[in-house]
Amino acid sequence: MKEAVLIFIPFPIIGHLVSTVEFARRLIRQDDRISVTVLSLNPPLYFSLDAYTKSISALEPSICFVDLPPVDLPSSDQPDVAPEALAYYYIESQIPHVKNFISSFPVSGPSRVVGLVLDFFCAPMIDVGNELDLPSYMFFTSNAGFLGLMLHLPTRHEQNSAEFERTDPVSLIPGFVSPVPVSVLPVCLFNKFGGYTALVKLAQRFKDTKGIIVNTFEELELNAVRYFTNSQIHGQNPPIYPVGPVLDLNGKPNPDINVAQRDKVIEWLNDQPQASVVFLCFGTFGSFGSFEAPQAREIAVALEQSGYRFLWSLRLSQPGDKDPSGNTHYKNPEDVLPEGFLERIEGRGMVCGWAPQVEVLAHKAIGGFVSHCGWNSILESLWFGVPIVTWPMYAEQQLNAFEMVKELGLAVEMRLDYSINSGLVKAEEIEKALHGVMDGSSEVRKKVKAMSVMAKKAIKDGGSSFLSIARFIGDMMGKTADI
Ligand SMILES: O=c1ccn([C@@H]2O[C@H](COP(=O)(O)OP(=O)(O)O[C@H]3O[C@H](CO)[C@@H](O)[C@H](O)[C@H]3O)[C@@H](O)[C@H]2O)c(=O)[nH]1
Repeated sequence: MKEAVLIFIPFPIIGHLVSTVEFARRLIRQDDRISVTVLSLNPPLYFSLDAYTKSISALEPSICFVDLPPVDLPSSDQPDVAPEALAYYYIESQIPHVKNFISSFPVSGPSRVVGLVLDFFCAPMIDVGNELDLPSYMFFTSNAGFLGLMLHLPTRHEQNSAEFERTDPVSLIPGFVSPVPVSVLPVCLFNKFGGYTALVKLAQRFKDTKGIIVNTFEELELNAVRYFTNSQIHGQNPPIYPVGPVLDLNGKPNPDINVAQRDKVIEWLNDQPQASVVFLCFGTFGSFGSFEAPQAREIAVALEQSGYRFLWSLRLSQPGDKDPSGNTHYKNPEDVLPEGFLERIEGRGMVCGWAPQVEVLAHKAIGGFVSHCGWNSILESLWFGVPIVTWPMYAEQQLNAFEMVKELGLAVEMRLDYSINSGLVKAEEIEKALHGVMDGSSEVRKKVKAMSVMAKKAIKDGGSSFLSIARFIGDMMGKTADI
């Protein structure tokens, strides 16, 4: 019988759910005393999570998914309210349901709950753990650099409780070697309508956890990881466990994907020469990852002028094709693309909706990736040794882009602060970055290839992330006296 039950509470968007569940799978594989129950929060927006969780349940009987009752997302009369603030209220509204559910589990006996593993957006649920005398751990779906910012926020807030201003000087963020320009901080930190407050309130809870598990690996973010290890020794933060890259390399994050469309993409790639195709894809978060028509046109012009082969995920709506947030953006490519574009690029380029990103990045035809710099996308590209051009759009993506380009030299810069600068990115600027990433002999490409090898080593038996999971298990089991 499994002895230790961990209750995982992921934040219900695909970019958070997949790595959280994958971490649970890895944990179980590494220690068969552990089983996992995942509480699925059910905001009405993200219907495709259900299909994903069903596919995992079938694969992994040691993970049990439990649906909490669906609750509407909070609404606000304030038009500029930050999505982070809405997320915060939503999570708070779920606390009573979570408490009811967890209270029904045995806390003694041969198979009992030994702790909670919370997404960072679910930090308010630490209170549930405290009330039930259960330790809370955090699974941080982003990187150690962003974690540094989060851990720094409460200190900065004590000195200055106002939102950040665009005119503020550079920030010294723990874990970063370079000073961080204010323009690459998450947009919500400038938001006067709840965004800043929500992030600070979340960050203030991080130190109440018994440990923070981070989807990164030591070899990638060496400075940040060393910084946290040292500051943990001085009691400044809980233990940090870099356990990544935690990726779903086999599954399909969107099981609703139209299979015929997937086949079309892969068959087209099969016909392209090695490392000749640039892939453009901007994440899962509905309308946040889409462009207005004028920007889409600049991209089209750049792709056409560059002469490169390309695969462009433009969120087109095809029969049977669903975006995970339920949004479809352009009904028809002709609505936004320059006249005659699709005919002119035929054979050389492909425009698709949802792309099977992992399979695409794994394909030998791919030579570069223009990405919104969501952390899963960055890890996937590093895994497959594909260099990135940074086009960050929302959330912490500007900071990710800054870290990749300036701190680590692992990406080519297009923009580091697109959403702040929000002027059009002109075709010439895009074309220049495409040349930068497709250059087969660039320093960035060499470094990315080397990092790909290190990523694979990190998760193997005896690798840094494998050992970090073992350390987490040891610390966690040690805290459950009679197991
Ligand atoms: O057409 C698509 C688009 C995306 N994906 C997959 O969806 C995931 C996207 O994840 P990510 O790159 O992290 O982007 P988001 O979904 O935007 O992720 C959210 O969560 C991340 C982890 O916390 C943050 O870094 C981001 O800023 C936040 O927007 C990846 O696994 C992709 O392979 C596809 O398979 N096909």
